[in-house]
Amino acid sequence: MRLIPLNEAKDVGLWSARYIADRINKFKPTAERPFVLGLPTGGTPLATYKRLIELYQAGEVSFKHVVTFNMDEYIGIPADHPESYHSFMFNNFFNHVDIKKENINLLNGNTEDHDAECLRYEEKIKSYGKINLFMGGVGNDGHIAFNEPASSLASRTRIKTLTEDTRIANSRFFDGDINQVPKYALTIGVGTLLDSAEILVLVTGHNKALALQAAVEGSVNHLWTVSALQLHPKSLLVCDEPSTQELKVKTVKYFRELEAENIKHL
Ligand SMILES: O=P(O)(O)OC[C@H]1O[C@](O)(CO)[C@@H](O)[C@@H]1O
Repeated sequence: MRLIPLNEAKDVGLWSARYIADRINKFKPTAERPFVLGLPTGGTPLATYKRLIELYQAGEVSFKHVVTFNMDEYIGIPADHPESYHSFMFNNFFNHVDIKKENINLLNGNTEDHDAECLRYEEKIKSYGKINLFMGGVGNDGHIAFNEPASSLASRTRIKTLTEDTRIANSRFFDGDINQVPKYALTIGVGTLLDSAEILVLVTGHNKALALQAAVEGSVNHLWTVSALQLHPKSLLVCDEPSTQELKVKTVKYFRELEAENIKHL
């Protein structure tokens, strides 16, 4: 695991966008060999999307041969609802870059058969071999995608019940009214995420401090599904200063020193 301790949330956006653009460019994707990128929604990745759009506008990256898979989608609100993850992705990212519509993959939370939809999604991911880079955020309770506490660390794409904590946190997008927040979602599993070649998780704000501590200093534990990153050969956590508040000074110092070494060897 690599931990990148930065100062502010905007630095997390800049760093992660640059990282993603560099990965895509290094891969040299083509129509026959696209770069497969996993994507999150939520408040945290907004700065990254904004910066990726700027990099695209500056001609520094193209999404023409990028295929995307989103992590999750609510059940019970239409795809064109302003707070669906479908709308979020088009409004905040897809409408502003050169990605092809047919290369965008989102879970459909409005089918008759959720199991069939989840299986379809898993099969579609498999059809590309693997996801090259999955970007994610983390919930206050340590959920990764919508894998709420006690999700199996071997789980695949499926329906999940959202916890009250998550619904309270997300009520800020629904006029502060928890009753408007869907109770269920479709989400990739922890196992689905761990199959990706690389995982990049953004962590910002003091309300994520316990989740970051569990991810970095805790044991691998299904109550903090983000801790499953410890099992992955190539995971990165990019965080701002407030989110590191629960980490030991020694831990942050260690990762800072490692990154200083990495820069020297670039
Ligand atoms: O970035 P936020 O809004 O705190 O959300 C935390 C996480 O929870 C989710 O909304 C659930 O997947 C993620 O999209 C996000 O990374």
